[in-house]
Amino acid sequence: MASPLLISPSILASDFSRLGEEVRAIETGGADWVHLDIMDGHFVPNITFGPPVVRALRPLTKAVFDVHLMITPADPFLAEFAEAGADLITVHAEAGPHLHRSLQTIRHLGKKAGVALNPSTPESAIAYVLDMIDLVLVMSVNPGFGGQTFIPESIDKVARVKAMIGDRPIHIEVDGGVAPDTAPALVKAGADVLVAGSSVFKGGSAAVAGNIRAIRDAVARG
Ligand SMILES: O=C(CO)[C@H](O)[C@H](O)COP(=O)(O)O
Repeated sequence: MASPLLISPSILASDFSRLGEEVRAIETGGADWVHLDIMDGHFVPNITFGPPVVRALRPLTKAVFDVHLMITPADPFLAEFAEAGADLITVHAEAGPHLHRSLQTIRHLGKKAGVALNPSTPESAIAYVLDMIDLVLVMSVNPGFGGQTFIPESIDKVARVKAMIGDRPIHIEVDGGVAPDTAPALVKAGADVLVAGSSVFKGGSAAVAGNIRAIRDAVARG
């Protein structure tokens, strides 16, 4: 799918004591989506926040809420995240137990559905759900923490996912270590949504707009 580059800053790297202001800074800084990392201390070795925080942030921006569930099981919480204001809900292929059912549920809730793939998960995991998803999230770090080192093999994985999805209107999103030095190769390989935490929030709210521009400029330069 040829589509404009979308930037989805991860608030995981923001100042949680000023979360509302950080979300506003994302929007005024030129981001397209807001990436909300939900971690349960079970599927991943970290805990973040749940539907109440999504609900509290929802009135602050019209930007797409890109909710990345790193939780298992996800199904008992899908309706609550939808009601809290998620526009797009991504579940992990590894989270189980029934990926197809989770995606059906998200679509029935009237939301866009995404599937995330851990670095060790082959792209074949999405072969039988391609017609029920709006987004594939290629993890370019092991999920759980911001600020990790980008896994370069993710670039070829993006290209393989791109070949798999063909003409289907499915976004390819990449998450983990995305910065001006890694973004161009990802976009060349087929990514059209970049999640970036540390590289967007380094320097605080005042630097967000410039940091987003630096990613876009790097991609434009190739
Ligand atoms: O999903 C995530 C971690 O599981 C984060 O979104 C991701 O790591 C972004 O952080 P950074 O850009 O700092 O790597």
